[in-house]
Amino acid sequence: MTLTPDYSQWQQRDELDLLHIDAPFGQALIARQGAQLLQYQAHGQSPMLWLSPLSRFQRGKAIRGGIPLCWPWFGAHPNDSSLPQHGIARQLDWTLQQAEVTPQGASLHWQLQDSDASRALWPHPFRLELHMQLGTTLRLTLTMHNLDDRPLTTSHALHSYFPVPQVAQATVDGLDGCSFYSKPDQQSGQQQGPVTIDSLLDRVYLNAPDTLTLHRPGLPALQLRSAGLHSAIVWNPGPGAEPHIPDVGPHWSQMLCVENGNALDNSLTLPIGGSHQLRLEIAEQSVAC
Ligand SMILES: O=P(O)(O)OC[C@H]1O[C@@H](O)[C@H](O)[C@@H](O)[C@@H]1O
Repeated sequence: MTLTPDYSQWQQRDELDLLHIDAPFGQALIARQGAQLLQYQAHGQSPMLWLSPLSRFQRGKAIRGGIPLCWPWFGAHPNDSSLPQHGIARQLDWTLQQAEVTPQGASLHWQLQDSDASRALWPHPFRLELHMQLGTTLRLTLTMHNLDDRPLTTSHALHSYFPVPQVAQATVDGLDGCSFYSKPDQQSGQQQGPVTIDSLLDRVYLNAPDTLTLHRPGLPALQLRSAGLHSAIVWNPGPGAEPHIPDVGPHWSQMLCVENGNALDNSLTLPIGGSHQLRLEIAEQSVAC
């Protein structure tokens, strides 16, 4: 494993281990818990991800920002509400298997395998491999393996938080015509034109295209290109976040989640011994993916 001390170092923040990368190509902050990329800024670009200034760094508790990985279920567990929202992968420690950080970029291979901690919540053998490539663009590749002796049905998402100067002025392009399920009013609908956000918005779009664009006046647009991910989730908690989501609080208008996943009817079933690979690449629009 090549972790050049010149460019990277582990730090402790409250209860969690964070890997801080500071190299000529850019800066990043990654939590071992969840293999969660928390911050990323390529040289000469603006910060790509939003990390809440009110986020807590507690063992077993989700960190509010960056790109948490929701797996093996997205949202509430389908039939046991005592299980953690968005699955178990974001609250467990991953292993950094291999890492290379050079002046031009970083390549980090993380792995999560079932353990006593995972089986206490979800009694199934599995392996997840997450490859992070940091450079001018950001690329995440996740491979999930079903090691169980029965098929595994999973919903999941790369739950990206993006900074926006004013969420009311942000728009998401690419979902025109897609059908969606709106969680707050439990209604289905069909998107007309770009997605705009004027209050609480929490929608799962089905059969979403591979390319989405987040426009945010005052900051460069971001292009999200994905493979193997067929749902898009757009979430902003609106002003009601203040009492209910204390680690977002008054900052709700400065962030927007545009998540790529496989949820609801896009959930997928891995056969015994089966695998699925998915990829997400995020770039400022002036930079080719
Ligand atoms: O607070 P959490 O568990 O990180 O979830 C945040 C949000 O995540 C979104 O993906 C969901 O669609 C929302 O319903 C949810 O509120």
